[in-house]
Amino acid sequence: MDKMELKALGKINLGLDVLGKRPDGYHDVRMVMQTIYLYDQITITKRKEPGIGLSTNLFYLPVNENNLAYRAAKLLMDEFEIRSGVDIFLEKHIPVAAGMAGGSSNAAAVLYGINRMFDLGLSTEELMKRGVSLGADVPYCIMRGTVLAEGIGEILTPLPPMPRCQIVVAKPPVSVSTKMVYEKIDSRRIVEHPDIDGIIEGLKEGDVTKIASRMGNVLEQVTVEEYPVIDKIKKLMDEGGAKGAMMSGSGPTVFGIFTEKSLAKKAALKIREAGLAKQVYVTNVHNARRK
Ligand SMILES: C[C@@](CO)(OP(=O)(O)O)[C@H](O)COP(=O)(O)OP(=O)(O)OC[C@H]1O[C@@H](n2ccc(N)nc2=O)[C@H](O)[C@@H]1O
Ligand SMILES: Nc1ncnc2c1ncn2[C@@H]1O[C@H](COP(=O)(O)OP(=O)(O)O)[C@@H](O)[C@H]1O
Repeated sequence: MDKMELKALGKINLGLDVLGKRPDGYHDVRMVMQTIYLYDQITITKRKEPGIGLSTNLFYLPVNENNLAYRAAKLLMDEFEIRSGVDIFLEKHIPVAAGMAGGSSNAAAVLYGINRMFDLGLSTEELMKRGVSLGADVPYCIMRGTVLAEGIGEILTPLPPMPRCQIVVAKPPVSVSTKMVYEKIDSRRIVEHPDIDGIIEGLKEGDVTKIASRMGNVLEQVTVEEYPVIDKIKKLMDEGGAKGAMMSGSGPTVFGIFTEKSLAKKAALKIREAGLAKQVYVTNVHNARRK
């Protein structure tokens, strides 16, 4: 195989709880992750000359070792002493620095792709073990679907799939640093922990309304203080008939869960018309796991 086309799918967090801080600065979390059908298109092409050539449609993204896709390729090519090289093209659609794991998902796709392309014979588990050195969310992005993520996000337990529904994703034009959000949460006492077990119950019962009503994200208060636009978008989603609306990850992306496509489309239009976000998408959940 000399050329591969891969879809790197984004995620939302249906629930995100922070349990405490570790000595290394990372946080123990308890999160319900969900893959959505909003993706970056990745093309990997083999070439004779050694090295990694990276390019992307977004001029402001790094194309060197600071790019997670580059680091993912380098990790496997160094370990397996691959003498030839690869060209990687990232066609980005997942909003950047948004709480949707765009970079982690790119890294996951590249690990998966290089393993196949060069017949390295690594299992999904073995790829996930390597992935965590690139980012806490990378193992999950390799696995995909509905998952309980614990530890720093790398201890994964598959959950029953999220029932079919429409997801409206809105990324306001501000960028958030994940590191900063986690640092700020340290100085707060978390008064209300989200009902992660309630979300899991809802998934077991296949009840979208229950899942949506139990959603919660402890990082939301930190990011909202800085960017009140997040609350404004949530409000428009609620008024537009969302079963629930919440910030994803460290933000600032807000997603809303809808059971009717017409309502989802209307809410998306309202958010755009109100000038709260330009990057607004109506999409579905994606439940298939990588094998
Ligand atoms: C908040 C979440 C929720 O899914 O997603 P995003 O908002 O990034 O999408 C994740 O926990 C983000 O995971 P990821 O973005 O892969 O994290 P990393 O690159 O490993 O770490 C970025 C920074 O976040 C902090 N970090 C990350 C994960 C964790 N469990 N505890 C932390 O304290 C660390 O300070 C680290 O320097
Ligand atoms: N492949 C990549 N796609 C997007 N951002 C990347 C990538 N590689 C490195 N980055 C850097 O990582 C930062 C966070 O990106 P991203 O993964 O989109 O965040 P988040 O996980 O919060 O959605 C960006 O500011 C960007 O400079």
